[in-house]
Amino acid sequence: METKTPTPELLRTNALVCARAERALFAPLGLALRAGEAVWLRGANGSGKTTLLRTLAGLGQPFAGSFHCPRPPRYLGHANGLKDELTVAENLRLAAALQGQPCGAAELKTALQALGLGGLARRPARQLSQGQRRRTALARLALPAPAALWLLDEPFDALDQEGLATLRGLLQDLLAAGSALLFTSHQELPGLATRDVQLEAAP
Ligand SMILES: Nc1ncnc2c1ncn2[C@@H]1O[C@H](COP(=O)(O)OP(=O)(O)OP(=O)(O)O)[C@@H](O)[C@H]1O
Repeated sequence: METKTPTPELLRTNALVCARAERALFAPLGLALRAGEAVWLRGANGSGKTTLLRTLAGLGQPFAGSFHCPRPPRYLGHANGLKDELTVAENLRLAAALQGQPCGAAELKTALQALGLGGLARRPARQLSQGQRRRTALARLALPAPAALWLLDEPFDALDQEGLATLRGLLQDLLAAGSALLFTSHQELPGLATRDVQLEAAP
């Protein structure tokens, strides 16, 4: 009889609570995410979605409870995290190096082209429009890297219809290759199958 290998779990939270200024932001959260899954993290404004993603990325400590990621997650924050003095290509090389996955010229070209940035490779980030900055940040999704949990804060912001279609393709490729996504968004991305998880107010 054929035995199916279980899909690896990339995140498990156990009664996890995050806080700001010693105030619990949401009720204890139990969440498990497996490879190939996309979870849309929902909650009212100020409910702690960004704080949760940052905590899972290692940029803050849980207030209560715990979580486990068997592989280091990757975080793409709302603020893009670009270095203004570096060019688009340099920003991507830096991101790849920080992910422990230096990329060669061919991989860099692929990532740039995937986001329509081929003509902007040598432009300093400070000279980019908001949409171009977002696409440069999102090009990290197209860099070579092992499958992992991606933590994405408002990834669909500042993108036109073409950008959204490109991003949908990239995300679908990542899921097919065994990554998982936990993202916040104010809008749905049609064509991306997601499971919703709601942050409930702290008791
Ligand atoms: N640096 C900070 N210091 C203190 N409090 C903060 C800080 N950043 C955010 N907060 C507060 O923490 C709470 C949660 O903020 P967070 O950004 O995590 O929520 P969110 O669900 O992502 O909100 P939104 O949907 O509006 O982006 C809010 O009440 C916010 O005012």
